[in-house]
Amino acid sequence: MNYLVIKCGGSIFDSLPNSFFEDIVKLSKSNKWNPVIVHGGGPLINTLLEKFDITSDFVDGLRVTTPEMLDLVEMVLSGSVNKKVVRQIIKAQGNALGLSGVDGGLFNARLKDKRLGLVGEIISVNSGIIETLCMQGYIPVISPLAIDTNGQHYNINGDIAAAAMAKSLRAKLCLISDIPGIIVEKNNEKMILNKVTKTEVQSLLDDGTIYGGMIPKVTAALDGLMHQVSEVVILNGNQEHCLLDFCQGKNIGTKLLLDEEVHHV
Ligand SMILES: Nc1ncnc2c1ncn2[C@@H]1O[C@H](COP(=O)(O)OP(=O)(O)O)[C@@H](O)[C@H]1O
Ligand SMILES: CC(=O)N[C@@H](CCC(=O)OP(=O)(O)O)C(=O)O
Repeated sequence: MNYLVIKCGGSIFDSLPNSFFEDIVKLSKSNKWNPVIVHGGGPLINTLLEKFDITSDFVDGLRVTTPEMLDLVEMVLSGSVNKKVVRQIIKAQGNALGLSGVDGGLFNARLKDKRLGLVGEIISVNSGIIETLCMQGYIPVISPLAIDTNGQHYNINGDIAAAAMAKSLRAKLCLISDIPGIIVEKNNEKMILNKVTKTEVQSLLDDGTIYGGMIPKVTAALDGLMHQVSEVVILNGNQEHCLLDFCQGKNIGTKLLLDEEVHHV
């Protein structure tokens, strides 16, 4: 059995076709794959914060999180979004079980950087819980919160949480977003990179081609590849059957590679 960690970005969540969730259920019933979902919810957090007249800043794609914000972040991610994903899977005849990275100490974290407020850095993943759930036929649906041994909770970017889970399960990782992959401009034309290496990513970060929410995506993806994640791809969730295509080895989206892997593909 292979673990497949699927990160569903908040950017795409409301427009995902029903077939997306049906395909996740198909994979879980295939006896070949154990899908594990980690979701985001950035746009919905923004909407709730606006209702409370709270503005938030982002540093390299990470939300600077005050204690008052963290409660709202948790409400959105572990409440609304998590249960919405669980409902979609159940509607597609799957056995979904929602939990937060806080539950069972799933994501153990410490403060990442004081300047980011209550943003966590994951230091360990209690993935035995997830293995048990998968063995019992559940599709785990995880919201990206974390906790430390003092009971302090933290906000975690969804891509970073998904990569940490993929590392712990030695899984493949699909980052599902609202773009068909990494977009670059060549001769005044936009094109999607079919594959991209660590060195190429660094220069795209340096020249600003990769910005905002794409920054944690690529950095988490590369970190995963350096720590037992066998494959990472960025896919557009609106592309019908993107997950099945990926699992069948089709060349879609943007595949991230370590520099030394280039000669093998
Ligand atoms: N080079 C790039 N190619 C594609 N998207 C990029 C790039 N650089 C930045 N982005 C932005 O990253 C966004 C995806 O990140 P994010 O909004 O956090 O999505 P999600 O909620 O799916 O995690 C895209 O919608 C796009 O605006
Ligand atoms: C620390 C941090 O930035 N946390 C994110 C968590 C949600 C998230 O990552 O949502 P997307 O995957 O939709 O971007 C936030 O507060 O927006």
